[in-house]
Amino acid sequence: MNGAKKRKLIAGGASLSAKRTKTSSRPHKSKKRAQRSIAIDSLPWSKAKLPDMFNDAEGFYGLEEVEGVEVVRGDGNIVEFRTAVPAEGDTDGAHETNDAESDEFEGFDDEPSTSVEPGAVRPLNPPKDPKADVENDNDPKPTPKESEKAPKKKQNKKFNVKEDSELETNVFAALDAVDDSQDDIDLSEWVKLDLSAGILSSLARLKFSKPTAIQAAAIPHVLAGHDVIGKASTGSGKTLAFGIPIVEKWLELVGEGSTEKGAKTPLALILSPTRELAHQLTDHIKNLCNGLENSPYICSITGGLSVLKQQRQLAKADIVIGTPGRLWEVLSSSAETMSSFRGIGYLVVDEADRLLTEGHFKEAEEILSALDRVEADEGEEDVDPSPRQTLVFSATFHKGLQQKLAGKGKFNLMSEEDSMEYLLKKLNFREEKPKFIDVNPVSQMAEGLKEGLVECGAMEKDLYLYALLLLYPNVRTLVFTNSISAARRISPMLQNLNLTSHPLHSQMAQKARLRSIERFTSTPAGQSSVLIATDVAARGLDIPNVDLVVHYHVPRDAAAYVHRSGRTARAARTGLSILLCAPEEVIPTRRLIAKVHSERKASRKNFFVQTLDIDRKLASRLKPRVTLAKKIADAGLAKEKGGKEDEWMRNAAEELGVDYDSDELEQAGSWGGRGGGRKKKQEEARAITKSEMGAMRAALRDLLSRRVNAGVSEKYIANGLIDIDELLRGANGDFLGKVNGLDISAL
Ligand SMILES: Nc1ncnc2c1ncn2[C@@H]1O[C@H](COP(=O)(O)OP(=O)(O)OP(=O)(O)O)[C@@H](O)[C@H]1O
Repeated sequence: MNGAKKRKLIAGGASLSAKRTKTSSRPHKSKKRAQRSIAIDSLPWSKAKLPDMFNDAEGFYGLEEVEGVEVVRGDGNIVEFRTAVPAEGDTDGAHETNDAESDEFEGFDDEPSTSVEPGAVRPLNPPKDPKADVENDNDPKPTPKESEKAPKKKQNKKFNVKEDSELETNVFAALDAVDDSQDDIDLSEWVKLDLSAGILSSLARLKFSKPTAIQAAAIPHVLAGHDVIGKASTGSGKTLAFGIPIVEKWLELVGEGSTEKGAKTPLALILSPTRELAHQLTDHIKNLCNGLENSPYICSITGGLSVLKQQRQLAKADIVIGTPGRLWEVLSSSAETMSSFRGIGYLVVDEADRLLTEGHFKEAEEILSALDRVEADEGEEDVDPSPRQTLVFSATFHKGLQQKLAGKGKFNLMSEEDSMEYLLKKLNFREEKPKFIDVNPVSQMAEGLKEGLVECGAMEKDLYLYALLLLYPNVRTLVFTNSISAARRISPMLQNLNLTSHPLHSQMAQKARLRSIERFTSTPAGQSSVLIATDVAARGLDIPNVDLVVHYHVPRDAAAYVHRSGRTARAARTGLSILLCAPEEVIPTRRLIAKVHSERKASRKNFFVQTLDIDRKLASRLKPRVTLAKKIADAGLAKEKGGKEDEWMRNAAEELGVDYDSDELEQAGSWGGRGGGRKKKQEEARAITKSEMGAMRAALRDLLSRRVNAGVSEKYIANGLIDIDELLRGANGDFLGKVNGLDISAL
């Protein structure tokens, strides 16, 4: 290396800066003739000029640089400085160094040194003004601990991976897999947040060069000990807005010796409304911790996996992430575990509006009550057992909730029975006014999202879904249904049409759910992949490169629309969200979407979702294949389910705590037959014989192998895997319908 070797705000890795030390000037053995090993104090150091932003940063005073020096790790990982340049006071050439003494050398560090001392102690309690942290930067810095001074071994810890089941850990971990090549990344925006070197290093490894708006706004308040309510649009990085400060706190406590890894009382409890989100949060935070020299034990406690194993994990967990149902089951089974949870430092409620309202109310309430239960000795006054910080995050909050959370509204004691108010009270914020942070007050929708609506008959949704998937080929599409049975049925139907498709709903075994996501995401870029999901996938799921979201059933409310649509256009990307609407659904749906956009600027007040006009002639030509594919799928399912359908539907609805499977929806969208009767259709489907099924399959194969004349071009649709781009080019782009402004190629 011949250029200046300045200490930079780079992290993580391997190579980094030559740091001047006062203690080590022992000679190293020379290995090259042209370049000699040279003791660090003998190098021709000169004072480095600092960028303005570091002018008042203590850690950088006295920074020096040197040129013409190569820094290498020799045999036995010993660090040597090699140079051909004559050293200061060097009369007889290079100093000889002694390998045995080289461990005194302090100049090589995997951690970046930051201008803002990361070790500035932040007490767990009580809260303090974040500004105070800035002022404290002028305080004398504590001397680094010996362990921090020592040269760090490069670690590539696969944190906890072996302790969870294969799928549980691998699905989302794979999504977050990072490129470990350590390019220099300017972390100055992160440094302003007063983060430790280890966390900065992790962020560099993840290639997150700067905090998102919610991270920049929330992290200082959380670090300062405040209760925080954070609202930011979907895909805007809310997980790390609470994940980073929690891990920081853990590192700080461990560094101080105030706690140890796997201490009896976990530091944080994070509640998630769905299993998938819980696993994703777990992997996201684990990923942040990967590569830290010392990292917390993080575990997810969700239904569908072994309770016994989870109990064992809980006993040593530092950060617990779970769904309320299973968490309550595991917590309430042991008085000791329950009691240890009363001392948690953080309670995080992710996707708060869903978690506090739908389905999870009972268990969430039990958990919150149990966390706050006071076990006073006889004759003693109850004391407040809750010094914990409460962090509440979501992309959507009901208006009333928002006001209450922000402290603007009044709690109406008369309506305490109301679940939301009651739970808010239960959250037991430790501050009268938690910090309310809304980084997108004008829009809940991601910036890069385009929205559209396809009007079609209630009985034609399968057909128009297929047409849409042909229109937008070679992308990842997430299709939302309101019913489990529709998700179960549509997925095989699309497979029958030669489209790669996977179901996801709460009635599937947990491993099958994770496998569906894994298969959906492992499809190589540029190939079609479709996930047909109920709203279990609507919240929080961070699946990369979902380009298209289709609402097969219109969402039940504005929040569902925001969260479903938020599965695309994440982390500053673009994406499309398209609703399939029966004629009678168009007006209410337009109203619902207008409501979502109503908080936009006055000029955008009358937001009108654009209609995609899909060519009816083409749709009618696709109809025979869709009808057959649907019949085959229905027959297969009817046989498989037998008489158990009602039972599993009831169980599923109970688990979700919502009435997703209303007859109305069933009639409108899946088993078909307004008034025709779902049961009758099922019986018919069940009655189809094996040979009839074989004949239908053969007929469908035949149809798929035939070209469908689009009527406007020499080009034809041949099967489910046609190149629609090619087709559109041949037909001047409009025979499938007008897609003004919603062209996937514009994404
Ligand atoms: N500072 C950052 N820079 C770049 N990418 C980031 C940053 N922080 C998080 N991300 C990435 O952004 C994506 C979305 O993050 P996350 O899942 O936390 O969003 P969210 O706001 O919780 O979304 P939702 O409301 O849908 O739950 C993730 O893939 C995450 O890895």
